Amino acid sequence: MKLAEIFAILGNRSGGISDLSINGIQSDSRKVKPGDVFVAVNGNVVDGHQYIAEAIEQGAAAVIGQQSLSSRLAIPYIKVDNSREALGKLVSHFYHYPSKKHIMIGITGTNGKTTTSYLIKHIIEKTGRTCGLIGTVENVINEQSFSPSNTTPDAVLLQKLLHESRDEFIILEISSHALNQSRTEGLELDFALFTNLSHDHLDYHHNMENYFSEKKKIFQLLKTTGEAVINYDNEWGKVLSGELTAIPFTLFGKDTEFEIKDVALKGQTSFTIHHNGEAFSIQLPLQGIHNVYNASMAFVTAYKMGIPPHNISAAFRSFPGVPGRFETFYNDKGARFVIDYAHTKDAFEYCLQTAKYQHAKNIYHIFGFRGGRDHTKRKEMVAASAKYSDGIILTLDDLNGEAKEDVILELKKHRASFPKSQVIPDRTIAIQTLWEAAREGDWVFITGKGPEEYKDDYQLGTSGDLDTLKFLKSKEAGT
Ligand SMILES: CC(=O)N[C@H]1[C@@H](OP(=O)(O)OP(=O)(O)OC[C@H]2O[C@@H](n3ccc(=O)[nH]c3=O)[C@H](O)[C@@H]2O)O[C@H](CO)[C@@H](O)[C@@H]1O[C@H](C)C(=O)N[C@@H](C)C(=O)N[C@H](CCC(=O)O)C(=O)O
Ligand SMILES: Nc1ncnc2c1ncn2[C@@H]1O[C@H](COP(=O)(O)OP(=O)(O)OP(=O)(O)O)[C@@H](O)[C@H]1O
Repeated sequence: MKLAEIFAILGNRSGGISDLSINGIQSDSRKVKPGDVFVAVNGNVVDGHQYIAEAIEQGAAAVIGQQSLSSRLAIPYIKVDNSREALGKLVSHFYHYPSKKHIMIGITGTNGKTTTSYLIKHIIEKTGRTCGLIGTVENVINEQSFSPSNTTPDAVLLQKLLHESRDEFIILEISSHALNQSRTEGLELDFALFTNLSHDHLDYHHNMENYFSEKKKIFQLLKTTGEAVINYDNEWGKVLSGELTAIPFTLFGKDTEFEIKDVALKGQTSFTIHHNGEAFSIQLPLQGIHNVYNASMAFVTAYKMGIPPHNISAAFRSFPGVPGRFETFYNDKGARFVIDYAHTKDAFEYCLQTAKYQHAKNIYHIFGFRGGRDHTKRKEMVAASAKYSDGIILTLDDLNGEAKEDVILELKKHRASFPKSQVIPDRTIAIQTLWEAAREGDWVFITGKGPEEYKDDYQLGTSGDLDTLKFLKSKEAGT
């Protein structure tokens, strides 16, 4: 790529050495290689403009930023209004707009993105076609899986993955942070899915209206032929359906063209979707009403793609589940241990209710609070758990910079509001305690992480293992 193309894309007429060749685009000075353009971004932690000198030392051919510099650089400097937007535009151009070559499904919402993504991927693959996945648990490109560092990667990695992918479809989880930080700039979607919105991430967005506004940006990414699918049973989904005027969308839920009926949650989950006078019956190897919504979203999206309903229903039956989402283990007395990624009030309610529907004898719940994140949701998480649980053990979660002693103190304060609770900071000991105590008919929920490892080793200190899933697998196997 020539520098002239960058000038053109950014609408900049600086001219000069515009026939200079560009090898790549980076927003992290540490990754700059000779001939790259370095895009300086005003970050949440540091200001990327501080690293311009380092980028030049590494061989940057040009720099893009949004600040006026006090001294002239030895290489071209292009000033833009918004570096993050410029970054996405340039990288997607650099990789020849890779989202155009795939059928792109973007999914946003507070909960259910990962589960719905796996469901859609499974349905598509059952038709014999290929589907990449970019999300919280893993990125899967050309059937190769690797660990992500964010739910939605930054623009540089995102466009690179899309470029490298030979998958016909790509399903991409899109977080509100990504939309706010223009990580999705330059991306084009065929389907934009909205699962739900509930209290989360207010440390970042401050209030629900801002959070909703960011989520809505997903619809600006739709191709001209693109369409949206919205969960109308969620209050924010209803608001959304009243606001979207310029794009085609399909609703599912009560009083819509895809109605969910006959929901049975005891034993095998089943329900029917009524559409155009037909009823499609679905058996789902997943538990909980939340998964009825996730499966309905997957059904409607697959239907809109033209996949025949009987193929969709058949695909559900062979769905293997999602790592760390309602994953179940049993102790030697027959008590059920469920590992789940729930970390919001809503998710707690959906999970714990499921045990009630299944006539759990006792429901026990082990959880903590993710440090450095939304504190305002903590009280309602405890209240939601207390509503359904016969016993709660509050433990530490990732500290993310919070002082361990402060968190323990806070856990003890919450403990006081629910007499049947205790604080055991070490998560291994908490799990171990219930592994020994729980009897047949009891359900024990361990929430906060799925296969994602805990960051601080004291949480699973006695096992030295940061992965709750592995820990439970070894307990179940008796090793
Ligand atoms: C608060 C937040 O969202 N931060 C994200 C953001 O970082 P940032 O742009 O603010 O970066 P920064 O660290 O301030 O640095 C600014 C710039 O300086 C550059 N830099 C920095 C150091 C250096 O030596 N040289 C250099 O050039 C950086 O590369 C960056 O371009 O952009 C980065 C790249 O996209 C993200 O990795 C990073 O995610 C952090 C790690 C994070 O924890 N984010 C969470 C809150 C998040 O995004 N979560 C959502 C999922 C939420 C959910 O639904 O559950 C997600 O999508 O992952
Ligand atoms: N449709 C839903 N509505 C409410 N809660 C849900 C829904 N689907 C899943 N959950 C709960 O939320 C947890 C996270 O689900 P999932 O990983 O599918 O969502 P996510 O949107 O990808 O989450 P995150 O953004 O935090 O990565 C699940 O483990 C479950 O407890």
